[in-house]
Amino acid sequence: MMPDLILPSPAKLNLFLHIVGRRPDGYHELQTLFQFLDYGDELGFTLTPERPGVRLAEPLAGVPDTDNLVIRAAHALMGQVSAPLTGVTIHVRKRLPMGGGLGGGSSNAATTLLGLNHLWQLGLNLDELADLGLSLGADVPVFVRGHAAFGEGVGEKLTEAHPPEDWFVILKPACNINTGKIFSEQGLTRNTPRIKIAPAFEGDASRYRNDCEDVVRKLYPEVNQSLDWLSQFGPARLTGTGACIFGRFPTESAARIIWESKPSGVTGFVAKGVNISPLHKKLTELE
Ligand SMILES: C[C@](O)(CO)[C@H](O)COP(=O)(O)OP(=O)(O)OC[C@H]1O[C@@H](n2ccc(N)nc2=O)[C@H](O)[C@@H]1O
Ligand SMILES: Nc1ncnc2c1ncn2[C@@H]1O[C@H](COP(=O)(O)OP(=O)(O)OP(=O)(O)O)[C@@H](O)[C@H]1O
Repeated sequence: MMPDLILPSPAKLNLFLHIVGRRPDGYHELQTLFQFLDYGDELGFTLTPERPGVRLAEPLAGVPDTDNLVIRAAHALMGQVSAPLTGVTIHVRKRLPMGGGLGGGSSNAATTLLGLNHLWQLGLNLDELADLGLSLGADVPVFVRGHAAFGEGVGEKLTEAHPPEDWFVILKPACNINTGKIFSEQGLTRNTPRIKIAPAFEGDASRYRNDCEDVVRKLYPEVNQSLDWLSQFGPARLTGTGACIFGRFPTESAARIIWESKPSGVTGFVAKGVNISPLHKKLTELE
């Protein structure tokens, strides 16, 4: 059966990621530049008037349904309204590697918040949805707002940014990295000086870096090798706490040539960086 609504759930890149301090609760204060990719997961929403509640069409391998950010986002939204809501089955077409630093789970949560707000005609605004999203994860608000942004705090204080919409080769080295483990590493740089941004920040990411990269290179030889390989062709960097890395190219054909020559055993994809989220483009078309 055709879903009532199909929405993209794009990936993000951290074009740079600085750790500028640590909060009393142990969370790290960041300065980061988020940009979306025109590549990601897809969520299908099917209304089930005969069956109340929200459920997944099929479970995500290794993630109990109650922990799935799609279900957690739906429940967070349902907690905002007292009126009875039509039941929904949500189908997640997963393309993004989990725990890869591409924000797949956070993006799924944001797509669920915006998708159900639309389907149920709840009328919550982006500020309200971003606040709800922050309770699910630090990366959710940028996906809810849908514009490339300079992020501060844990990534929730957002200022719109306009980095160049380059092409990227994204590689997923064959290892999984736990975000919590990287943030608890002793050798992590935690005192990068804060940068000040001008109002129309474009984000010349090449001037900045990912502070997790040195630690991740030391702990994960697969990431180290992939970064060394990709750096031969242009600037290459880690996104989030990894494991994915990206190389930036001015054209699609330049990116594809490098992609075709990647070492065996490394997976990934080619995608364009976009400053307006594909989710928001689709929702605007529906209005
Ligand atoms: C690294 C980024 O992907 C950059 O966009 C995000 O900041 C990650 O944010 P997130 O997905 O909310 O991170 P989680 O997977 O919930 O974090 C796992 C653990 O990493 C540590 N953590 C995470 C984010 C942060 N700013 N400081 C931290 O110290 C915390 O111990 C946390 O319990
Ligand atoms: N719908 C979902 N999609 C992916 N992961 C999910 C989902 N729901 C819960 N999770 C859990 O969240 C964890 C992190 O997944 P995610 O894909 O967001 O990581 P990430 O790309 O490293 O994100 P970030 O850059 O925010 O750290 C997964 O390992 C998984 O256990």
